[in-house]
Amino acid sequence: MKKQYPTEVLDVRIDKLDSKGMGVAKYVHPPVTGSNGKQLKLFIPNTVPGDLVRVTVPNAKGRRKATLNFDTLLEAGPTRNPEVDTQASRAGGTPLLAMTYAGQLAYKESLVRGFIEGQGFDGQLVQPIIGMDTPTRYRNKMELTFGSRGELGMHAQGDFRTIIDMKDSILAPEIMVQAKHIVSDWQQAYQLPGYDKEAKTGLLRNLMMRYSFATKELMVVLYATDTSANYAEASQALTDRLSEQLPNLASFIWIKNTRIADKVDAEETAVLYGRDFIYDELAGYRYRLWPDTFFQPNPVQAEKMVQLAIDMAEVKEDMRVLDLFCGVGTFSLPLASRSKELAGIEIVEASIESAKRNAADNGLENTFFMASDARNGLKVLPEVWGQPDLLLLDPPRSGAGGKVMRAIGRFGTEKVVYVSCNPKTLAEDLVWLRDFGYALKVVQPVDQFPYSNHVECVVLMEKDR
Ligand SMILES: C[S@@+](CC[C@H](N)C(=O)[O-])C[C@H]1O[C@@H](n2cnc3c(N)ncnc32)[C@H](O)[C@@H]1O
Repeated sequence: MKKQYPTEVLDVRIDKLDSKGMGVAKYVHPPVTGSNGKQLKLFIPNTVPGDLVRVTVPNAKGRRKATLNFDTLLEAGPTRNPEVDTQASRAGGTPLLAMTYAGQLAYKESLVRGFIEGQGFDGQLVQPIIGMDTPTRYRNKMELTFGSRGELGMHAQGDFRTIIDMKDSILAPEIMVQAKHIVSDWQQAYQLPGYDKEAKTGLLRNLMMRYSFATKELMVVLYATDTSANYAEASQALTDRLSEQLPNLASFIWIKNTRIADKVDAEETAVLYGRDFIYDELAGYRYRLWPDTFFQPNPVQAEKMVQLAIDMAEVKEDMRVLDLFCGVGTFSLPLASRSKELAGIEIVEASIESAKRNAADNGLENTFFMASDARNGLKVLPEVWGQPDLLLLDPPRSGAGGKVMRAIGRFGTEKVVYVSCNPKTLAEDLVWLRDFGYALKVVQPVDQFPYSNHVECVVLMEKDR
């Protein structure tokens, strides 16, 4: 067995936040004769640069790295938010909760600049980040997990076994907090067990809530290991409680999911109240959202991103536009209404069906949507639709990758607008376009997710003449 060293209580200063929003501190043990002091790198949630914190580190000399919560805050760093109780902040989804909003914006902007410069681009092209005027209760969708001890909330940061019961959340609109408490009270009244991932027993798995700030419609979806029909009395009681106490309820759905994977999935769906979708609006267009529809989670910032993309694209009425990774058409519809024709490519068939319906609902007749992997879609597009004059892409966090970026480079449209939710993969992808003679013109960071470590960017690349 490996030698275990004693537990030590250390006072350490946070140097910086890593890209996950964790505070990073270094501790060097006092050197012993004949060798240098051992270095220990500590990752400490809910801290900000400059904080001096006391931590208890088991086996301190026997490890190079450790992720742990701090015991005491001894001195606050300059961007620490004085209004935040650090104990309460140990909830998932908000790794930057301990930081002032101005500090968060500066941190995110510097993350983007670091990745852009890291690939040899000019960091001065990174514009001041666009934040929110009111950076709270902005999410239009929340997904909570039931724990095995009656908790209902999000995972603690860096600890996927612990679920912190959500009393309130700075991210959730009040109506969602209300819905959460109705569900928790009901769970307690009917003594229904939360799902235990290790034992694979229990009934209730996830609670998804979706709210449209524009239409005020609320959707509540309960994921359980059995059907509502087998819990007729309890499910009727929850339907009554939700519909009586939440006049904005437009949809309540009970979905059976017995899959082992910790993933929100649907096997059998019962609509217990209202419709199976809600209406939402973004940038003046109407959308139908089903439980599994991906939709931009912060509509205030998403509208700004759509406008930025439109402005950068300088789309004209005679242009043919390609929206790659188009989802349900958040960027496609505004671009289609300003251009001659628009093609959208997206891998999820249900999203393409939604995109078609959304285009029709909004009276757009110049769209062509194709369910396909981006790479194959780009291959067949010239045959089935033709050549675009303008290209926008909005890939998932993993980025588009070299093969797709090279295919985009070969299309050779004068402009490429890249909407990104991960500055690291964004910077890597842009290198491919540079090799095709594109120059980076502007990188506009947008804070879509205050209190999280995520940052979005809208970027313009233009062909060098
Ligand atoms: C960040 S979302 C953007 C969606 C859309 N632009 C929007 O704003 O709603 C990325 C989209 O890429 C899709 N996607 C993921 N991998 C893909 C692939 N290999 N080919 C095509 N689409 C893919 C996802 O289903 C998702 O809808």
